[in-house]
Amino acid sequence: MSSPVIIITGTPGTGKSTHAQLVANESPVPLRHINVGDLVKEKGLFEDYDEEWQSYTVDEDKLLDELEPIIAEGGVILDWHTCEIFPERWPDLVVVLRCEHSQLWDRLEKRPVFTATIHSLHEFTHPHRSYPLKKIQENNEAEIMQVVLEEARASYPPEIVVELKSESTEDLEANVTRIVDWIQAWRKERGFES
Ligand SMILES: Nc1ncnc2c1ncn2[C@@H]1O[C@H](COP(=O)(O)OP(=O)(O)O)[C@@H](O)[C@H]1O
Repeated sequence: MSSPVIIITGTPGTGKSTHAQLVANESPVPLRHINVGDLVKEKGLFEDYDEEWQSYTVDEDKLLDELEPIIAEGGVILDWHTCEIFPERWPDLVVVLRCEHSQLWDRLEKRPVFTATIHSLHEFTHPHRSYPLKKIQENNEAEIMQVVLEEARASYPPEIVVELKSESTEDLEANVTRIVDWIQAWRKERGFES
């Protein structure tokens, strides 16, 4: 494998997709950005859709089967709000983004609900309702309790798990530079770059 597998994780709203896109753009080698939530929806890798929570119950076996051959090729950024289902051998780096909780609350309040598919009459008649309040609360609590960070630490070796603050544009730029530098160093160590 000439390119690494990177997981970018964190509570929804911490900036995973923004980071993943920028890293993919600035990476010295092509990296495929996979927004796992979108993949689950596109490929129907779920058992169920909970309308009240506006969330999918992911079929983990199907998801892992779908991802396995992609991961085997390397050069992937997995972008998802959870990471523990991915086998320990998959990632070379696990980035956990963190954001102060009141700022996270503001970001989630502004978040529109993206509905690629209309799942119910209610969704059809209320297409612009915002992100559900209880989901904002749940995510906010999860960020305070650092659930995703604990999960990453419990699932992968400590030396590959990196916690990064994502509260400002300066943080974003510094994080992207750091990850791109890490990719270069990873390739150099393996003789892919001089
Ligand atoms: N470091 C940051 N500083 C300021 N705003 C940010 C930062 N990271 C993300 N955002 C903003 O927060 C919102 C959520 O970001 P997004 O990348 O969609 O998060 P996630 O993929 O984790 O749900 C977006 O409006 C994005 O522009």
